[in-house]
Amino acid sequence: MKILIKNIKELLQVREDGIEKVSGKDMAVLPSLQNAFLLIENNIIADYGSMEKCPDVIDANTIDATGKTVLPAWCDSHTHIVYAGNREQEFVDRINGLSYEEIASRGGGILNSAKKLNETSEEDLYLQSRSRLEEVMQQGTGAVEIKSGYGLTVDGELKMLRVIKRLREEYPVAIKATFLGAHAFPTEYKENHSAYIDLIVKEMLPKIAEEKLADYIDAFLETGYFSVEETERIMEAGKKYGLQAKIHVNQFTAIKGIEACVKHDALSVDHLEIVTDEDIEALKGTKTMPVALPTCSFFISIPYTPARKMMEAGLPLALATDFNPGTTPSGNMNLVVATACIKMKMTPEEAINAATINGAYAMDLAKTHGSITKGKRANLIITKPLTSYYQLPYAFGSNLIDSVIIEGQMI
Ligand SMILES: N=CN[C@@H](CCC(=O)O)C(=O)O
Ligand SMILES: [Zn+2]
Repeated sequence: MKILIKNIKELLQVREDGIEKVSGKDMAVLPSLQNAFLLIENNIIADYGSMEKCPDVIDANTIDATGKTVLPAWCDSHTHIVYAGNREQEFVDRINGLSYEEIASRGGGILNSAKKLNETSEEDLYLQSRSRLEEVMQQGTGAVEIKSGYGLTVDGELKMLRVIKRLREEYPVAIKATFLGAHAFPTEYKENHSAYIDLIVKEMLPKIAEEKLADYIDAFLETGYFSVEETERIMEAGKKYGLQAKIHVNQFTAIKGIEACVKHDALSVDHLEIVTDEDIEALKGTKTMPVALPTCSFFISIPYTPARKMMEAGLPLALATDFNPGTTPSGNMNLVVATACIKMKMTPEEAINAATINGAYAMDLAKTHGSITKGKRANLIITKPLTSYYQLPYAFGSNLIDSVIIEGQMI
């Protein structure tokens, strides 16, 4: 099947093969082509260029993109899309003055979601999660990482990961699965952390590895959750099963967690609302991608990742949604890009780089996703007619997407 998109006003994020991420000053550069065409063959970007060189392809389905912008579909490298129910009551409790930590210490938060999830059948969990995945695909997401972490029991974690596997099999969007058994300590292990970590390492991990249910391992490295030493044990155990680390860290406090993640070759460190100079030093010259989650900061009113400071230090940065029932009940990457521009003072170029090529890197998908490159998957957003791509973050409340193509399929 061939699709020829013609008369594209601007084709964004056009890159030669081999670029796996952009860092520091390079994040300000978003290569583009004006008045362009793009040809899709067998779900792959087969060709693109300026309209003067547009080939005649008689057997192609042709799309006229006059006035429209085309860019790679968003790469959302951090989500918890698979969950049961909602936490609307906690939302109202926060409006009435309780903090995220206070709610969690009363048995709400992650443990509230874990209770709901363990009471929900696998089929129901699949149906609830599927509608969220369909929604984010409509919003332009073409690759997504999904975590477990609301089971916190052997059965619950396996149930979540099997749902992720089924979503991967049934939808064209690229999905990476992350095992997050170390999301919180269940109440019965509150005073016996090592017993819960034993359960993760000795029971959950071998079963997950046997069924090949996860690509990565995660932990919530945070004061009151998993300590640096506990997270190191989790990362080491994951490594034995070939699971690289992607870690929740520095959401509320900086406790030298980033340094430990880098030491253990983490693919990404995510959240980073609180970042010290030492954390920035620890990340310099490493392969670990820092990932910011601005709509989480927005929703629970916590600081935003200091993006400018990090980019000025030469670091790369990726943007993701953190779609979850507690801190970010939204998987809208368009809103993430807008929030990064408005609140983190990232330029549109920086934010789009962070939400495409760098997001792909944070899921090990940069060879196939995240840019307009010949041979990459045909995952594209076609916008409505735009004055310029600045309109994407500027008109933050508007739906500016005309259509989404994932793996060559119109969504
Ligand atoms: N911070 C840890 N985990 C999730 C939120 C978990 C929850 O509150 O359900 C996050 O990334 O924000
Ligand atoms: Zn998260």
